Amino acid sequence: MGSEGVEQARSAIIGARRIVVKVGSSSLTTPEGGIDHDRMAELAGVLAERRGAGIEVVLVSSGAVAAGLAPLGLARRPRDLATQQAAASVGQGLLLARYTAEFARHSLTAAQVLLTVEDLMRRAQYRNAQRTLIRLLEIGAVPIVNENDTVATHEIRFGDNDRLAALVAHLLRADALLLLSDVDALYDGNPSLPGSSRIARVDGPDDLVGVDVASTGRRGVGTGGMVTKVESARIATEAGVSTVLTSAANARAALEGAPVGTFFAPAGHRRPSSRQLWLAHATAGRGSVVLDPGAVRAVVAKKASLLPAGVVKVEGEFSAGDPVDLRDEEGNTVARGLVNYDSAEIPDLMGRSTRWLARELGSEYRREIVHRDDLVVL
Ligand SMILES: Nc1ncnc2c1ncn2[C@@H]1O[C@H](COP(=O)(O)OP(=O)(O)O)[C@@H](O)[C@H]1O
Ligand SMILES: N[C@@H](CCC(=O)OP(=O)(O)O)C(=O)O
Repeated sequence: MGSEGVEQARSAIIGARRIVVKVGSSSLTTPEGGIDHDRMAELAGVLAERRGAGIEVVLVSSGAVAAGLAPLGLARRPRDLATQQAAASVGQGLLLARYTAEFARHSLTAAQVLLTVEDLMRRAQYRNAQRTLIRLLEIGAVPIVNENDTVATHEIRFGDNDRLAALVAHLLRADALLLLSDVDALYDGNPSLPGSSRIARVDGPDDLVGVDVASTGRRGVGTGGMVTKVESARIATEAGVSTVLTSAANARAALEGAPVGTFFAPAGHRRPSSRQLWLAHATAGRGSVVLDPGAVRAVVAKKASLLPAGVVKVEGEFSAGDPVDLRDEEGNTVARGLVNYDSAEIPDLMGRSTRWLARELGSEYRREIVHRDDLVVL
């Protein structure tokens, strides 16, 4: 990293007023597979220092499954979801009890926040989670977030906490996201192989071309490996959040702005609205509408609203207000948006001009299929 890059990384982290710190299972567990209490104590100490300096801190902590293994007599992370969930429900209580005690040493109150994908997909629940987290920060508590593993299902589950951390950072409009793992940085290849070198700074997707992120963690306790961390950094930086990826051992140095780990620079453009980020990353289309090539061009290139005239087909069942995918005729999803009509209504409107619809069906049919404020190009 050039000196200018180092400075930017430092100032982004040092100047952060609200920061989300994510710690993965791999750095919270001992080589024997149990929870690493020393590591938790150290982390609570580092975060308490930040809090003492007036910085709002949210911790996203994995480790529930790992903490539940020993009490259940399990030697390693179970493969089946039901046993993972059982281990998580045993472990989450233990994990929080430990954090509560560690933060109490620094006169801080820990607060448990368990979220599911569904909570972030539904706009009302998303807003509630946002309100609660902000209130917790206002009253001086340290929110400790994890996925609500016991109710998450195969189909809708984060699985790893990396993406959850990025969404929490965006939901809170945090200034910085710190991803802590058992590896000190992103490497250009598997870090356990000779010849791989540290990537100090990532300014955009071009810097990741040819980087091998596919190998999984050494000890098999984490889940996402680097793939989900890079994805998390992408979501966060697109939301304007400076991101640092490093090891838990480097947490203090990273928060003090030392040039450790990998710095992911925030995207320079205007911060997307919370609604646009939610549409792009937290939700999935309930169904889809297929667009003719002209409508694809209008939506993608001109960020225009989708009008009935450009729709050729409706797929799936949805209600007005649901998120839907906008596809081209080849089946590619080009955008996602909140639809203004039920799926059953659209076939009668397709291919018609707004003027014709208003004249024949009434002025309420003047509305777009998806308004451009409710639309995000993917
Ligand atoms: N290009 C890479 N750079 C750094 N680490 C990598 C890379 N590819 C794979 N990894 C692996 O990813 C692991 C971290 O992911 P994971 O075990 O899921 O951690 P966590 O539990 O912290 O989320 C590291 O231990 C490392 O071996
Ligand atoms: N919610 C799970 C997190 C699963 C997991 O291993 O995540 P990570 O370590 O972030 O890859 C737990 O607490 O065990």
